[in-house]
Amino acid sequence: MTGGTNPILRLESVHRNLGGQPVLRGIDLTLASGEIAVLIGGSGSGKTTLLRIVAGLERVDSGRVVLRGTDVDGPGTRRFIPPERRSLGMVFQEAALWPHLTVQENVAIAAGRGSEASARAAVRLLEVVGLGSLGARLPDTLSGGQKQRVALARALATGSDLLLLDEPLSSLDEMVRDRLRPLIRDTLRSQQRSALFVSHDRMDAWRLADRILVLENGRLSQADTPEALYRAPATPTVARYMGATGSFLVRGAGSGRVATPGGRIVGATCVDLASGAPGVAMAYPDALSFASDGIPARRIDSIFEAGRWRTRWRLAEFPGEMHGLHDHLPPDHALLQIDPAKLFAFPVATSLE
Ligand SMILES: Nc1ncnc2c1ncn2[C@@H]1O[C@H](COP(=O)(O)OP(=O)(O)OP(=O)(O)O)[C@@H](O)[C@H]1O
Repeated sequence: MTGGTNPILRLESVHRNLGGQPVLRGIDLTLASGEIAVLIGGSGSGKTTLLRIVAGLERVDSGRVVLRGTDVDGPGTRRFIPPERRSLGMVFQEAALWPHLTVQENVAIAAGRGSEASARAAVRLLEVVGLGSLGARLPDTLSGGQKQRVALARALATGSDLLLLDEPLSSLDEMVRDRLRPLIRDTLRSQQRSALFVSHDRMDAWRLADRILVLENGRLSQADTPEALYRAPATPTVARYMGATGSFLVRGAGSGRVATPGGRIVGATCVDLASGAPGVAMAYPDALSFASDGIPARRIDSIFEAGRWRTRWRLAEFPGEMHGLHDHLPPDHALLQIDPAKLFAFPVATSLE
């Protein structure tokens, strides 16, 4: 998964207040050399602030930032290395291109490797981002999404071993995003470069990340491989990012079981939910299957999505609804069972972002 043993980036206990409010509340994070991490979290959870701190565009109030083994920020270390001396490739939400330079020059200048080599690198990277034919244009003549792709090509052109990418695909349509994700991943991996990629879009996490970092209210609630997060989400927000739906109240019933509002005991993956304690449960759509002793349910809607039927069910014993995924359209009424490995129950005190 990762290319080296030495971390390229380490954050220790980073705190940051903005406008009198805590925005980052004790971030500990290590990024391995060659690792692609995707930072996801709701609006206002602190993602951009975290990226700006790594970039040096924002200072920490306490804690420490260590880049390539060198302290770059932290009151205890009395050291601050400014952004221009951190050798990072960056894309921030506003593309900020040089208006008087052509698209190709904007990318070539970032490559900074002598005019011919830089121009060749720029042409190749503009091809990667699908803008091979726009090299001679000025930024003002581009759409928002095209500007964003130039900014991405420019970050890749820097040759930096660490890229900071804040929503670099957000202005692009879904088809372009789909096409770019594997190209970005291939480009980074072929050169063993690390990236910290901020996104709202869980497809970015699935398709780009070696490791997903979930930020909730200024804290990292979980940081692990996509598979680890999927199999054992630590919070309802993580479960939701991984694709869990529904959310209904249950009670812990001991040893991996919960009691439904209707009193039925079903198996579940209980995350810190004590027996008898109130909890909220949610499930992945493929948790649902049919069984003769299942819970009576009525199908209230279905859509055909990417080769499978995505269904919505009202279960007799559950308020709210559950979602299913099936190869064939199921009947209107069915008896459903829920795979305990894909039904998660969390204490109700756990915040739902
Ligand atoms: N300069 C500032 N002064 C005061 N509050 C700020 C400032 N910058 C950011 N904040 C607040 O800090 C919180 C985190 O902001 P940040 O931009 O890091 O969130 P985010 O997770 O990137 O959000 P989004 O996904 O909406 O871009 C927000 O509540 C924001 O309003």
